[in-house]
Amino acid sequence: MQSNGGLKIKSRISEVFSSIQGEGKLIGRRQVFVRFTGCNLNCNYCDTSLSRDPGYGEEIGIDSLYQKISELKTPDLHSISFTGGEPLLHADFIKDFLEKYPLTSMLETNGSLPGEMAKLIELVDYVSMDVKLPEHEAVSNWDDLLDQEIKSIKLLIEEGINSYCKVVVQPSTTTETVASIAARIREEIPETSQMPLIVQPASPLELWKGRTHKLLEISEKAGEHLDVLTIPQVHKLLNLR
Ligand SMILES: C[S@@+](CC[C@H](N)C(=O)[O-])C[C@H]1O[C@@H](n2cnc3c(N)ncnc32)[C@H](O)[C@@H]1O
Ligand SMILES: Nc1nc2[nH]cc(C(=O)O)c2c(=O)[nH]1
Ligand code: SF4
Ligand SMILES: [Mg+2]
Repeated sequence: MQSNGGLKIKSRISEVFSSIQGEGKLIGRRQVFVRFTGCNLNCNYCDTSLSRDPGYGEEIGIDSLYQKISELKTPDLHSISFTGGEPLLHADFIKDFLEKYPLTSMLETNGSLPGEMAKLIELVDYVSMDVKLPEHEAVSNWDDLLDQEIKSIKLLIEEGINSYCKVVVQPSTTTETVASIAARIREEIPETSQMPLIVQPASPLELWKGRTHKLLEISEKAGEHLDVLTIPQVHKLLNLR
């Protein structure tokens, strides 16, 4: 039974491609990426501006998406990564897809829509949840965005989803801002719970020439609260898509 009363819904998808996961804790895993169109945030560092245009890409149904994924299957395939743009804007489509095609999957999300994430919580296997900083100018009301992200983090922990947070930092990032967000996450989640924090240097990495000491500083301060890993976007170093 499809989640929308059986209507065959379609979603606008900007690209479906095979690559090696270049970010976060699944780095190195072969994935088929499904990049949805449209985003509800406007991060000033976003390297995927095309996909944020709501008209970009093509409208396809779950069966043709499965066909596209099948054509990209390789012996080393680990999972499907639903990304974007913002994939949670397409939660009903992803739910229908995974109910019909229960593939191992990962959600790469900005965590701003906990209600939409709840629709997928029984279906996805991994979640990478971005935490945005005020300096990213992603939204006008950053406090509310952080509240929504915290709700999403709590949901992930309650449901025992294999997940982590990710924060993009720039040489100009204030270390204290990252540390205070790490402290907020720590105090909001149950004492016994872990929620790793991936510190991801903004690309292009040339930005960091002579300034990588900042990454050590951020790691130390955020490390006072959460389990921190500092990892750049490896696919860009390897010139992979
Ligand atoms: C393009 S976003 C799409 C998924 C979701 N909207 C999000 O923000 O997580 C995928 C990932 O790319 C990261 N990203 C985008 N532009 C980046 C940049 N210039 N440098 C480093 N990471 C970047 C985002 O932080 C996010 O973790
Ligand atoms: N190789 C590769 N790894 C990625 N990890 C997250 C990506 C994204 O744009 O969501 C991405 C991407 O675009 N390419
Ligand atoms: S939420 Fe993700 S896709 Fe949207 S602008 Fe920010 S980084 Fe880009
Ligand atoms: Mg990308």
